[in-house]
Amino acid sequence: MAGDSTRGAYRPTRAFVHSGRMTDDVAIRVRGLQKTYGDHVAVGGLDLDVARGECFALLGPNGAGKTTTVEILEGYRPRSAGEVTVLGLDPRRPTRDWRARVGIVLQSTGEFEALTVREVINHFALYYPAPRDPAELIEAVGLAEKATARAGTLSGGQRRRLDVALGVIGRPELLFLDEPTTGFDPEARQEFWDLIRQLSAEGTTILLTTHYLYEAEALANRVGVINNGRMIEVATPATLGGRATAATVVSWDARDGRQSVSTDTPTAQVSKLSAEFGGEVPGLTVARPTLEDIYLSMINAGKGEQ
Ligand SMILES: Nc1ncnc2c1ncn2[C@@H]1O[C@H](COP(=O)(O)OP(=O)(O)OP(=O)(O)O)[C@@H](O)[C@H]1O
Repeated sequence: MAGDSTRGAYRPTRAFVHSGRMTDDVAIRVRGLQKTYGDHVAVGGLDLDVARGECFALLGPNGAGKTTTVEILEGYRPRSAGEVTVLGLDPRRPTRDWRARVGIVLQSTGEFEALTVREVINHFALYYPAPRDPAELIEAVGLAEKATARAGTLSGGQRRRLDVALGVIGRPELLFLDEPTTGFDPEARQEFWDLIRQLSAEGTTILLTTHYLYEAEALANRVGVINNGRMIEVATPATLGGRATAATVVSWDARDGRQSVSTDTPTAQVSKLSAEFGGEVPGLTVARPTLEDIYLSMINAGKGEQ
């Protein structure tokens, strides 16, 4: 992160009226986005469309340009070229009303250490015209037992839950989540996913960046893979990189050791094996490539082209 972004210093401002909302079904539209730092091209002509109500995950290796892109969309980083529209407005010229409609979960706020969880949430609620109920929100993010604990005493995962609560307290139409579950234990992650699914079901548009492929699969309607500042592919998690039609690997324990075949007709293969073994096939597994397998092959193919 860091760089010329100023979003860490962001404070929501008071008194917004939800007037003049766009009614079109596009939440984010990006064409030919470019961002250069001196000679370095961080984002090199990126296109992106996110529909209203969609949960979209941006994937890509370290340094691919995800945070740069997201911060441009949030209005916290200037772009070098390209067209960007977010909730009907160019984020280069954000208005108060627009800011109130956009929720941001920062990688970590690290402020308000001396205030309790309840005090921080109550305080932030004052900035919005129709905030969520603070007590309900504390419950929803799993911080009920920590409501009276000072923010500075929270664990990493608990701190993240507080960050998420602050990002959604104003009932944003569009929520940016930058690596939201880093540091969460598995149970906290599941609870967080439930919260995100609930926000999604309520119609909140979500743009998520994550390095956890299973998180993208669990939450996103579509994923976009960025590499070297370019969008390589946008697809559903099930179809990315030809995943839906990729060969399936059937493996089993033969008399002379473990055997595997890669096949487009796994059912026929299993029937054949079943006939050969006269019923149960020992040690049978049937595996399609995971989203991570597909993602890694896309990124590695990109390395070969450089
Ligand atoms: N302020 C800056 N000055 C110079 N180069 C920068 C600056 N900010 C980012 N970069 C470079 O731009 C590229 C994209 O960085 P960015 O933070 O957008 O990547 P990312 O995909 O979010 O990576 P990560 O997964 O590690 O968070 C990197 O090569 C990074 O070093």
